[in-house]
Amino acid sequence: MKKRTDALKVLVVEDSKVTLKVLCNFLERMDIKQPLTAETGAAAIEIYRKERPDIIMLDAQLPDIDGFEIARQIRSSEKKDDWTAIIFLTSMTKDEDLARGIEVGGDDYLMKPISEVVLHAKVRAMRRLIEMQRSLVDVSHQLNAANKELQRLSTTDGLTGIANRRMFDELSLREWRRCERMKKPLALVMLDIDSFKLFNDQFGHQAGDECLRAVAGQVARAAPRAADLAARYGGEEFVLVLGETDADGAKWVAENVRQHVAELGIPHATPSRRVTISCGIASVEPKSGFSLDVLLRSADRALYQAKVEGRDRVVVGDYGEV
Ligand SMILES: Nc1nc2c(ncn2[C@@H]2O[C@H](COP(=O)(O)OP(=O)(O)OP(=O)(O)O)[C@@H](O)[C@H]2O)c(=O)[nH]1
Repeated sequence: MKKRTDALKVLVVEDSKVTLKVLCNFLERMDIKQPLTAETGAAAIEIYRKERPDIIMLDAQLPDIDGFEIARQIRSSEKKDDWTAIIFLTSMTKDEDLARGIEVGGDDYLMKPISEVVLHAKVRAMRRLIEMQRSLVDVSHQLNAANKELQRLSTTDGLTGIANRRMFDELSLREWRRCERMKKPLALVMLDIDSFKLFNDQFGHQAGDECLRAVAGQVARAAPRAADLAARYGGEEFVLVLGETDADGAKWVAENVRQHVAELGIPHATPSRRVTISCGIASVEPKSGFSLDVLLRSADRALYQAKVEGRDRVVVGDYGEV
């Protein structure tokens, strides 16, 4: 994209040296310093590529390539958000010729012999259009950036910075379908901080938030592959989506997270004297008649089992209706 600048860069393409000189004088009198000039179509295209002028005043009839073809080439080489105003210089009087200039990409035309007053008026009009176009491009860039940020905020958990439930809902379904196509198993690991209510009661909500962040960091570390996902499922509960992973693989991952969380050594009034997690696992090869919802409930049931069995452990459950 071109930089915003008050000084317009103008290229004048005209094979008559006299007309070229007159036009440059007209432009300099309206404070357009040293306009770029070209006397042939080939030179015009080369200067356009190098200098990307704001306005091109283009003679419709040149000795090598005609002005209409140059305009066509310029329009087809313009990148997104890029626009050069093209004003044809013409002595053609037929309406069809004038219309053709606009059709191939011209924005306006000046009739020869060129009047200084009309040229100044048209350049001023083009300046207004150029400024409008640039501010539209600016606004569209700002909108794009704001949209990206909104997208990030709507899919990220504000406290821990990892994916939120919404992202989990979307990506787990996508991964379920991908594994179905690949005929590979998909594993879910539900993870829950043990006796977290007690932790909050003892150390306060702020310390509870810190603890959630630290545990989230360990959960996120366990999902390094592009298809893996670590998300905060809600409250003090997290979930790992592990594509192309069977129950044994998921158990290995969950045991690792459990160990890493324990190694954080966050003090807690539990039998182990530190913060621990419980994990429930379920894995299945997605196929017709099976559902992600049932897989999720199976992992949740295994998590419940881990709590019942005494917490700080990993339980692998069977896929099936609860
Ligand atoms: N600090 C903090 N606490 C939260 C947040 N979300 C949920 N909690 C707390 O997490 C606790 C969850 O408690 P319970 O569901 O009773 O479970 P628990 O005490 O962890 O017991 P078990 O899961 O059976 O080991 C509640 O006290 C919630 O207030 C949060 O964002 N920040």
